Amino acid sequence: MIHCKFVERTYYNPANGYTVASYRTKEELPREVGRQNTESPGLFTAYGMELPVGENLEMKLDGTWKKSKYGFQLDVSYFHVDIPETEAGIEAYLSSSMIKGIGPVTAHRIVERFGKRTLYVLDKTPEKLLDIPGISETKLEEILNGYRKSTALRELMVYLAPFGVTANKLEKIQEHFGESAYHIIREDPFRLCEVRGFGFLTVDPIAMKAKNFRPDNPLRIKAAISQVLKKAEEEGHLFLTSEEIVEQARDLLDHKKNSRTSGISDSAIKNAGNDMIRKDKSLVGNGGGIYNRSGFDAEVGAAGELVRLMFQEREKRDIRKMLSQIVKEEGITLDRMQEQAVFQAFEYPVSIITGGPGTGKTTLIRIILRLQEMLDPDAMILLCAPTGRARRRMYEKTGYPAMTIQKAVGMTGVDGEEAWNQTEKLPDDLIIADEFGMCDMYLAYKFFYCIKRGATLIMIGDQDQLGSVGPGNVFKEMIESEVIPVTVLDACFRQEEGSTIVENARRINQNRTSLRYDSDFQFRAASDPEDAARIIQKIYETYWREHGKRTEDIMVLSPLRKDTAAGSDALNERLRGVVNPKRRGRTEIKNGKKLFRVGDIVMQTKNVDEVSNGDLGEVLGIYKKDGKMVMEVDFGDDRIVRFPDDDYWPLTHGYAMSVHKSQGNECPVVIMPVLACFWRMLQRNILYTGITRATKQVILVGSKQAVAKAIHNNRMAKRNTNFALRLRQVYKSMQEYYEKSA
Ligand SMILES: Nc1ncnc2c1ncn2[C@@H]1O[C@H](COP(=O)(O)OP(=O)(O)OP(=O)(O)O)[C@@H](O)[C@H]1O
Repeated sequence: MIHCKFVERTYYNPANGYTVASYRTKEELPREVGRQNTESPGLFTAYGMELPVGENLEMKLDGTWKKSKYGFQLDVSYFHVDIPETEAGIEAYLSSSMIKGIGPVTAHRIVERFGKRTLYVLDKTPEKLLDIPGISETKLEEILNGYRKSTALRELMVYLAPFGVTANKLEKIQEHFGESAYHIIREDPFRLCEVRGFGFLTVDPIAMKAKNFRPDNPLRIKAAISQVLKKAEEEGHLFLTSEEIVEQARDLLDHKKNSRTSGISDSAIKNAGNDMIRKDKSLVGNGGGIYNRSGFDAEVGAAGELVRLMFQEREKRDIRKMLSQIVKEEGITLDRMQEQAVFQAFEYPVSIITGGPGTGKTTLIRIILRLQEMLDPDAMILLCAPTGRARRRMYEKTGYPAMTIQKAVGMTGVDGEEAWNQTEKLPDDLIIADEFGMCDMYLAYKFFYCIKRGATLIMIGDQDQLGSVGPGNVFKEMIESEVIPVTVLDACFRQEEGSTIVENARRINQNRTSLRYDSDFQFRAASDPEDAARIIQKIYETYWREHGKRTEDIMVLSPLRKDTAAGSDALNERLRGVVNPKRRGRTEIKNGKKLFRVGDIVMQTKNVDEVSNGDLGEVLGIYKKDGKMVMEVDFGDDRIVRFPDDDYWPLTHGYAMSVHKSQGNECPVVIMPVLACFWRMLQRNILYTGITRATKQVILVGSKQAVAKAIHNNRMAKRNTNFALRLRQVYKSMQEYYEKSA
């Protein structure tokens, strides 16, 4: 440990906090180090993560001397900043990089007034700072915020920086756990797994080193179990069987495949799991499956809330006359199913309408809205959808304001870490939720919870499309439960351009492989992924050049993302080369492994505030702002987002995307590779979802055998969920309760 004073910072990388700085010590340095600098004795160079810098700052540094082309330098593994005792020291400390929010002028004023008692005043009687001219209440709050945050962050930094945890991540950890982050992490470093960006594999080496854990430490096993369930949720499941958990946790715990970690017994994993169920109550065992507590609460809660809404007395209203007047004005005649959907919507508090493209879902929304306004002009109406894109489409098609379900229920923040601010029920009397197939279990629970008694809920979607990205299978299970009135719209009314797409979508759903091919629905043969990629590039390039170079009119959708030339990652590279090639003057920036360029079309991959997972944008600029590089992306509708260089960007390129990501999007032209080598991904609902994104033209590239194989394969990846069963159970017990009390 060397006691030293800061001299000068020579390098700092804001992206990871890497610092190189020189320090001076009065202690004796190792001979070979001292010999390097005979002119200025005691001076040496150190490097490490977020090393403390600030004039006159004194500290202790620990590490190992390493030789480089610059001579011997200290590779710092631990540092501790001395709490200064002199006035100059305190002033230096307050205005240093350690404390954010206090500049040199303010630091000087504070120390001038309180002298050596400054830190005591800041800790105990900070209101005294208000006596200093220029420090208002707001300024005081800002100073204290910076001071307290920095004090807490410093402890965390000292503990985690040696493990290479960057400044940016430290701030995220503190944001997640608050001011006691350090104490929480010191107690159980595996709790880092709760923070976004920290998986078990990242945390495991930190925890093992920091606490010298044995491989079979229960905290370690529990962290592995949590990770297994977290991954299952990412794949759409709400629970796993205990056998699945044991097997997957065993693999994870032995990720290094060495003898030290390989001997963890199944019974040790089961014991830790039982402890999580019985003592920690973080897991729930139910119906043969093991859930995360939050997933279980969502499934059970959503069933209870939905049934609560269903059991409400309805005043019988005769809407026949009004309906015939409205359809007359609209100039159409509703078919039997459409009529049934409207009657159900006004007869039952909760109902579902499902249908493919062109079956009249939007038409029905418009009719229901008009009817409601006729019945009760003062009624409050909410139109909503689970993604920003679906919300915008709903608004464009009905002319009625619509919002995301997340916003309506007061969920704010980033995907997976939202805060839920809404405690009151929504004031709305009629709620129509579109694209409900994309709603996951967590969102559905919050949504149902927020609907007041007496309100009418109509959920609309297409049950043949892929399900939600998040866990659960909400829409399909509600239909399967057979306790909610459902109307299946089966007639297509779209006669205009693109109607072959609708017809073929129907045939696909009916397991018919004889698709109709014409100019709206084309097929190009390709022998392998490389060949398909070349053909796709050619079609894309020709269309793009001939139609005003508008990328928004054409979308390439692949069932796969990686590992093939016809996956969306490789196609993105190829197509970007056509639309926005490397050019002088086009600034570029790398984030993670991805290279972005001004003019690129990018896709957001997480829900963040107003920008939704799957939204497309264009890179407007890459420039320096407040000392940091930023990339500016225009997502349309005045949504311009700046991505700072030192953060991880939830972005990929947006020329091609996976069919899963394309849900809720719509585009005039869709090109889709369908090849035999896609194997497992040749699924009916993937093909169906992909082609129904197109409004004018579909071009399939690949082999007709592969298309037929996809049509015949109706085995959707099964999701472990029990929502339908719970709905039936809660419904039955409510029914019995009402019958008894009648
Ligand atoms: N009963 C009907 N008689 C005649 N035309 C109809 C009828 N119902 C709907 N249409 C027309 O069919 C077309 C498709 O209807 P609509 O847009 O409502 O379907 P959709 O299910 O919302 O389609 P998508 O999901 O593709 O947006 C529209 O032009 C609409 O006016």
